[in-house]
Amino acid sequence: MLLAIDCGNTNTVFSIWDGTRFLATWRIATDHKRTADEYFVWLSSLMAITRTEAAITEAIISSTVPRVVFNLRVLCNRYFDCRPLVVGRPDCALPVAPRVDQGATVGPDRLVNTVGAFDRHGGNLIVVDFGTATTFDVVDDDGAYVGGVIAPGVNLSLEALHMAAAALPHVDVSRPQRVVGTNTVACMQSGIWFGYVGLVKEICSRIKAERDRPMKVIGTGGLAPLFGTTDVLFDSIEDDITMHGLVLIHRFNTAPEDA
Ligand SMILES: Nc1ncnc2c1ncn2[C@@H]1O[C@H](COP(=O)(O)OP(=O)(O)O)[C@@H](O)[C@H]1O
Ligand SMILES: CC(C)(COP(=O)(O)O)[C@@H](O)C(=O)NCCC(=O)O
Ligand SMILES: [K+]
Repeated sequence: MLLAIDCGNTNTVFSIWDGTRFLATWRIATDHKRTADEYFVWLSSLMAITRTEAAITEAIISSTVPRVVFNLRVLCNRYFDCRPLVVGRPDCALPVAPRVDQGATVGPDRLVNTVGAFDRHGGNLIVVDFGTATTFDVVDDDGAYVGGVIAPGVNLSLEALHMAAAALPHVDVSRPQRVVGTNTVACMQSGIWFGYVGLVKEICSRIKAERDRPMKVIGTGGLAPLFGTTDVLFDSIEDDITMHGLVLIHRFNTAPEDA
């Protein structure tokens, strides 16, 4: 069975793929100090609690935080007796090479999203991933990643307001009833919510105009459902695009004739 690991700047997601479906998905805060032994204790207790019977024999890692990769590799070597594929490393091939200035500097999560979304929807896509940062990944008609946009993440923006201004509290993201807030929290929520809705709409419309073709917009990442259900921003919302891409990249590297 395959262990697929998607490490973002905030959270690291582990999924177990049995060849046809995901048996389980678990999330832990990203912390570069976490050791391989700590990961294993956490993983094995979740497996026991949920009675997930999985003999892991293979692994693939995508990490936007280079420092965590060492301990994740040790986890795979020591406890699952396997050498993980690491997206972005030269020995991990992609179905279609990115066409950008420096392919090696693209966040591996963005390359994986491209592969996952192209498999489901074909070409000419914008994948909007609401993570620590909000990223827009542009997928060409042949499935190549051809660039995109990086904007500050929703929670990061809220946190920045709180950190920089003495009178602004910590608030959670939520959709306000009105644009005009009548108290501090409502004003902040309005700025973030409607600011973000505008940001997503404007960036997608400019990408479509620049590329002069119709494009589908796919929303993914922690906050996509929150935004996508109340405001029409996406043609589709899929929270498993990254995991799907990881499974495809693993298959492409181990059984290319099936990929
Ligand atoms: N349903 C939700 N409501 C509010 N915040 C959320 C929700 N889901 C995820 N988040 C937050 O969104 C941010 C991005 O999460 P995540 O997609 O895990 O980021 P990354 O991939 O960069 O680690 C985090 O701050 C996380 O706590
Ligand atoms: C833009 C990102 C920080 C997003 O990471 P995330 O929000 O998933 O933690 C990550 O994809 C990254 O570090 N990218 C490197 C620069 C680039 O993609 O061009
Ligand atoms: K992201």
